Amino acid sequence: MAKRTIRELDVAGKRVLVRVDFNVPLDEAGRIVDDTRIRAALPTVEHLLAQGASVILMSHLGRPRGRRVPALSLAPVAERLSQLLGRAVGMAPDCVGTEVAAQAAALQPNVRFHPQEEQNERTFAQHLAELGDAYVNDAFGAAHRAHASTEGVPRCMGAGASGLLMEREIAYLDETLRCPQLPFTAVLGGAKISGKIELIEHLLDRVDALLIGGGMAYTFFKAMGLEIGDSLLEEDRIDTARQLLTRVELPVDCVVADRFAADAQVQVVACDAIPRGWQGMDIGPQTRQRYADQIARGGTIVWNGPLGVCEMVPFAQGTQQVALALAAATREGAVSIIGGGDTAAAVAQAGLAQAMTHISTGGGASLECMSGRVLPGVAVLDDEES
Ligand SMILES: Nc1ncnc2c1ncn2[C@@H]1O[C@H](COP(=O)(O)OP(=O)(O)O)[C@@H](O)[C@H]1O
Ligand SMILES: O=C(OP(=O)(O)O)[C@H](O)COP(=O)(O)O
Repeated sequence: MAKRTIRELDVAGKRVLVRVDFNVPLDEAGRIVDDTRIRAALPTVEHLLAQGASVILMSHLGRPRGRRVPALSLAPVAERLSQLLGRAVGMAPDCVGTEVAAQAAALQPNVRFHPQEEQNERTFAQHLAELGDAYVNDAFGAAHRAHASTEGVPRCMGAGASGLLMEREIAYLDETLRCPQLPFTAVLGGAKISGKIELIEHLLDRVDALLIGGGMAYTFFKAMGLEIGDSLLEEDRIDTARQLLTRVELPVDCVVADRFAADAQVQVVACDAIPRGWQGMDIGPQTRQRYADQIARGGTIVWNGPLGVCEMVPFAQGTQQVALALAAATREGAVSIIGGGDTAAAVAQAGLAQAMTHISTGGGASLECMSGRVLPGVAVLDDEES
């Protein structure tokens, strides 16, 4: 269901309380390593400011467990946001209370410094709600959390609109997957089946092909009765894998290593010939070609999870080639949708981020959305007027 967006709000002269997901990675010195999520919120903030609104932003950063953790202050984020907006961004003294001034653009401290945030405590939500005349949620990455700033506040206010990032994420991860341009292909990798059962089952009813790679492939091979050496195995998922065997496409060859290390000995073997003592680290060249051919058929391609241990250069080729195939298909008119933090990072590292139709800013949220779940932070927003 499409949601009412900030384009339909009259915000001139109003205080707009915006939940953003500024949960960005920081290095040991507290510097921002990747500002993608800050940049992704700019269209919404700029739109509201241009319409004459006072913008109060709220976000979490990390998991401070309800305590004030100085290392998880949003101060570096306020600084980066200020650089990107080209205007001052104030830092409010607290999330709630009379001192929180509605400035032209102000960022509150980490909402998770208050335990009531994650408890979705009603009074806390009410206090947050009092800060704004209108509520906007642009924090897609946190929309799977029913917390005060994502669910409680719009419930208290009885209204909430989606920001422009939220609109785009819902459009691709929900609406496009409901009515995809055909053929519809899913590429699933990553370490484990366990976190992705719901996604696999939801997609299987809809896709023309579901291509499996990554560590999860080896539990499928085990279910086929194959030797998998020391490859990643989820014993408790063998039965599930067995039930899905005939409905998914599995690698035909793989890159194996004699230990889990970038400088390990490496060989390419057929998937039914993994030697004892070796472990599967990437899809092999034949599989890469097959998967690239399927992707080249166009339509809609959704991708979640690296095809191999892509953090290590010798095992990154499967992931890179799938990324290249997706970029080429997108140039030819296919719709490519990418979800998952590691997958998005791999695409960015390959320099292909601009070549995809949509890369989600959410990890857990994108997985849940693509699995057909209604996210609590989305459900509570107003529906688009028809
Ligand atoms: N064959 C494999 N063996 C072990 N780990 C793997 C293998 N293939 C991929 N992985 C790991 O899967 C992880 C990413 O999986 P996942 O968290 O599901 O991705 P995403 O963050 O995109 O959702 C990476 O750390 C990668 O090293
Ligand atoms: O980074 C986030 O999630 P993600 O790592 O699943 O993308 C969101 O900000 C949610 O954070 P949380 O998982 O601590 O609730």
